[in-house]
Amino acid sequence: MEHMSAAANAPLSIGDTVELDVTGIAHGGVSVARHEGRVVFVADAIPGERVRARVTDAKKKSFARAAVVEVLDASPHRREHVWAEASVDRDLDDRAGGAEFGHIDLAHQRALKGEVLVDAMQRFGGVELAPEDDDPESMRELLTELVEPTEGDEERNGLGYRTRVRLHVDPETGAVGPYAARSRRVISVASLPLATEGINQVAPLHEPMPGVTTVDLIDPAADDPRMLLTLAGEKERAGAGDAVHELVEDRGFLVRAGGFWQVHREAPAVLFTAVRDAVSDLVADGRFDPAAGNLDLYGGAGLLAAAMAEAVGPGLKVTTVEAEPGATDDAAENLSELVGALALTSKVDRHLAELLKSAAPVRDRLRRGTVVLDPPRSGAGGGVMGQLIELSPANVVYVACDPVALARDTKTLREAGYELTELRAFDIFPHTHHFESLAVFQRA
Ligand SMILES: C[S@@+](CC[C@H](N)C(=O)[O-])C[C@H]1O[C@@H](n2cnc3c(N)ncnc32)[C@H](O)[C@@H]1O
Repeated sequence: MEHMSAAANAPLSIGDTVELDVTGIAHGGVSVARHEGRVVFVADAIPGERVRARVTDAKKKSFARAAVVEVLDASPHRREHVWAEASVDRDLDDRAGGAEFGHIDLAHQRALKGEVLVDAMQRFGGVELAPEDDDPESMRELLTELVEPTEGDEERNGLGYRTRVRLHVDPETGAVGPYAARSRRVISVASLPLATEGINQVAPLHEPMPGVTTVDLIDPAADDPRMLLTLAGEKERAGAGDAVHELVEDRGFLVRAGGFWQVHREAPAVLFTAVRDAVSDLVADGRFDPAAGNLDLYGGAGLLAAAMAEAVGPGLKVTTVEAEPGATDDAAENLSELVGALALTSKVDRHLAELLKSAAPVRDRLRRGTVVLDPPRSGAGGGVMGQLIELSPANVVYVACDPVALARDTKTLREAGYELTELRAFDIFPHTHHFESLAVFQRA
């Protein structure tokens, strides 16, 4: 059904179509426009474009949400969407989710992610990354270099990288596919262009799966691709506890099939190398004490503790802390050659609370230590950051998948006397708005 355009000055309602000048990028993969003073977050647009968009959410007074239905004046960075089923050519309710930057050229995707990081750091972290001279050319240079591309992605146009994909099953028809971009409706798709070839080979995109709720597809580096099914009424995924083998360069890692592992085939190596290099710099500056109370918080299967060990050597003492017992077992196995490594199952806040009760010599060892932390998307949060500050380690190496959460925690650390000494960002999620950051903080 076609809807009337919104009348001048009338509040926006769901279904209205409006013409918008898109001016900037926001966190979360949407662009920003204004309609009669009200902010409108627009999906499937690119800053600089003029678009016709349909309002999808108008509950809030301060802003509305919309999605592009027609591009009136296209950005030079606009490309045909890498996934036909997510394109603006489709009705907006029928667009597949999970590739919200797939209509933008790769280099510009990175520039937009850089802008989101610079903005988050300025607004929430109190850190000015933009060049002081206000020169648009220097700003452009900063933005194109801030978020580093991943090896091999340029050649493949950022496709074929996902080694983990979750699909859903339509409870009525049994059809298998991703959720739509803006709802939990299952969309039928012909292929999964962001996923590896192995995943595309096993994905049951054309076979109905009645009685199943989710289909997790994984393609480990050193094992065959496989499928984990969750049956209706059950929580456990069949096969989730099976061990699979991953490779990071030539180092093997054992991971539960259903456990956490970075999704881009190169991401474990990118983050391993970045943390190893950051720790190597601390070692070179005489700021790293191998025998101190070093921690790898939210440690998963021990990837980043192994990176610390590669920088420091076999004398490293480190404790990985992880909530999932299966992942802790994997970490214990993956770190078994490191005599000074201990893998613990605990929530991070509970473990830090225990550490804060320790006797003075233990507290002193922790103060001399380095904390690597890699929290889930929600960030470490105020509670854990408060505990960390009380623990007061010499260095904090923060790996973050959410720039705003990182920026907020940066503010907390800086106010407690830590200096931000390094910030890098990595495009390990091409064609989506996600990216990973690494920030190093040193106690003054
Ligand atoms: C982003 S992953 C990082 C894993 C690991 N560092 C890696 O690079 O593979 C976050 C990990 O934190 C764990 N986790 C989430 N919340 C937690 C909490 N409150 N305490 C401890 N671990 C938690 C998850 O199970 C997951 O393994």
